[in-house]
Amino acid sequence: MGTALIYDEEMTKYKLLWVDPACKIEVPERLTVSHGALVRNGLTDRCICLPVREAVDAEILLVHSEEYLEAVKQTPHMTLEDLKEFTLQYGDVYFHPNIYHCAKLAVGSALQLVDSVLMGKVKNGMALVRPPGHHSMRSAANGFCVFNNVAIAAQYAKQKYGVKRILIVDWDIHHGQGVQYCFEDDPSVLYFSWHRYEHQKFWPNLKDSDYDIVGKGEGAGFNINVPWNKVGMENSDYLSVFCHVLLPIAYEFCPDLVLVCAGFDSAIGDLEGEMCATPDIFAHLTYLLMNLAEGKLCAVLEGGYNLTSLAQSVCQTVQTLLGDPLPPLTNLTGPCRSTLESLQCVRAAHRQHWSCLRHAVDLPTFEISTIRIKSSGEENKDEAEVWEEQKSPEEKIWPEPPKRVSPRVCSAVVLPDGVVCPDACERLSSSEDLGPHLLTLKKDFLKDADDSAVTALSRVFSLIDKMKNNEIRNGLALVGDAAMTMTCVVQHVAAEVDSRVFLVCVGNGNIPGHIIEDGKTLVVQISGEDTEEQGSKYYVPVCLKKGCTDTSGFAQAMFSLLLPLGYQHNPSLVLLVRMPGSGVCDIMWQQLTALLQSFAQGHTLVLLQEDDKACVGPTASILLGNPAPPLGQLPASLKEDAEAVERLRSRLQADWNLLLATAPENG
Ligand SMILES: NCCCNCCCCCC(=O)CS
Ligand SMILES: [Zn+2]
Repeated sequence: MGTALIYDEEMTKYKLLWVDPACKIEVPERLTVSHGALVRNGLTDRCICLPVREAVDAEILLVHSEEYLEAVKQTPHMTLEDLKEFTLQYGDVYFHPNIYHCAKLAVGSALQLVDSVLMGKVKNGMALVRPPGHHSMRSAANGFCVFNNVAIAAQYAKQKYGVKRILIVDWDIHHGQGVQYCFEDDPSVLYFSWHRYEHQKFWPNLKDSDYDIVGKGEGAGFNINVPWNKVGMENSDYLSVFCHVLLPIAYEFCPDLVLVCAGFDSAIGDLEGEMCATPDIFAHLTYLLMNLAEGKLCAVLEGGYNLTSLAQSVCQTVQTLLGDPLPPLTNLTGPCRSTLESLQCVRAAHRQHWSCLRHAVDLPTFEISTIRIKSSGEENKDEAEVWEEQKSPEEKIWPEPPKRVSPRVCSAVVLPDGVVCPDACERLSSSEDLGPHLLTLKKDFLKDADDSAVTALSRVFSLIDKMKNNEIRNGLALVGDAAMTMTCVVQHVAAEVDSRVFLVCVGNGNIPGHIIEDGKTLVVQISGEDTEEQGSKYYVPVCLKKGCTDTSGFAQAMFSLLLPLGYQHNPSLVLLVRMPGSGVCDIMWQQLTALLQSFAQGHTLVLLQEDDKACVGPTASILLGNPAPPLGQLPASLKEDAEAVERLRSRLQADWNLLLATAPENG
């Protein structure tokens, strides 16, 4: 199934007709440059372009009042003076004779997207619309918004398809108060928004946007506000909030549909947001949401006013929806103090509502500052760098996002004879030239192994070479001895200069100490064995009391440990090993396999033990880019497991500060 793209140039045919400094940034070019960039990058050709349609009254009335709709209906016939007069009753928004028509198209686009995803015609999609929607309220236009496109889409999905739980993620830099008000007492819609707040000093200056506004009545806990109290937030800050707040709660909520208020004024260069996150962060934010709701994700454009970063961010988002490999995120320096403060406050406010936060250790909140938490070995910024940071936003410069090339072959497999090769995978042919490997293998790795083991290992090494040359994206091998193969692979890869391995070992089995000495290999082992005291900076043993069968504990370790560590290690290869008898359930395994594709541009090598051959199909499905099935609504994890994970995080966070989720007590 493909990716839908909805766009129509009719939505560019309205603009500001008078002088209003607050509104002049909302221009038609926002849509033309976004769509133009998609065309230029060959992305529109790869999407399923769906036609727009006008929303009908009944759909708009799912969220808005009749009097408001009737009032907006009058605007096409108004004179310029009437339009100005009409506009005065609302805030930071303007009207135009054609804006009602465009607002109906914007809603209709969102509904077309929901229809095509929920009817299974497409996997996911994006709607490029204006006017945006997330600020508009039941009876008021606001913040360039006329009708609340995404709020209407959520009500529509519930009413027409009986969708039980909907997650709305609003990564726009402004608080979508219109969405919040619409669902604040509705436990079937979980609304998450981060937004520039600066202690209520930033527009729309609402107390309702603060972290302690969690929803009302039945909806308590289903509204998450993450305030940014400083500008200049970077990729690390955004990732921290996803890892330590959004993803754990979203997985516990287990939505049937994900809607994104995809505003890009949260990207670097935008004068409204004044943030420093780069366009490629949206590739990752999109991907991290794609393993919820079995990939049913509808992204609808909201804000975004720097035409360069807007176009780049839209392309990054659509490329991920299409399944292209993710770009590496470099120099993640960890969250700043202000972010940690917000993280801590949000987690504390939601602790009573979400079991994933129940055992979280939260310290009292502290005064806010943006002193960046010293990551280990961070040299003091020199004069030039400090000056760079103090430049005003419009002079910000950032590198063009890297090209994201999909290899010709997605998944290659090494399987013993007699094991069927999964559809769409490519079997490494036995005639593969194994010569050069064999000799080194025999000498270095396998003194007394039999020929079949040597052949298998040489084929595994071929998989790695093909990933290095980007001939294949990922690989899967069914081997006689997973542990031995794992050790050989790590040694083989570590021998290369700029290689870094992220080894994720699921199940019991001892990891030979020498493979973690060089600092190039980071090992996370999730098992039921209590090996906590052997931990070090590069060896992270996660012990789950009930072993890997415990979905909640496993999931918590995935988000609050594995993801931050993986991002900060920034590996060139991910090695995922399923030890025999691990007990991990297939869906958890699939979710883990999917999540690990965030790293190393998807270069994941999965090792399975021969008697786990039933795993080959489910694993291959994920490696081929299919979404992982839902884990179901997650119960609370065991107290001792949660505490063990917290102990690990506090031991490791000095070295890996993406693990931080609370502001340290000292200054
Ligand atoms: N009244 C003082 C100036 C405040 N500027 C308001 C700008 C509204 C932004 C709305 C937006 O970007 C939607 S995503
Ligand atoms: Zn915005």
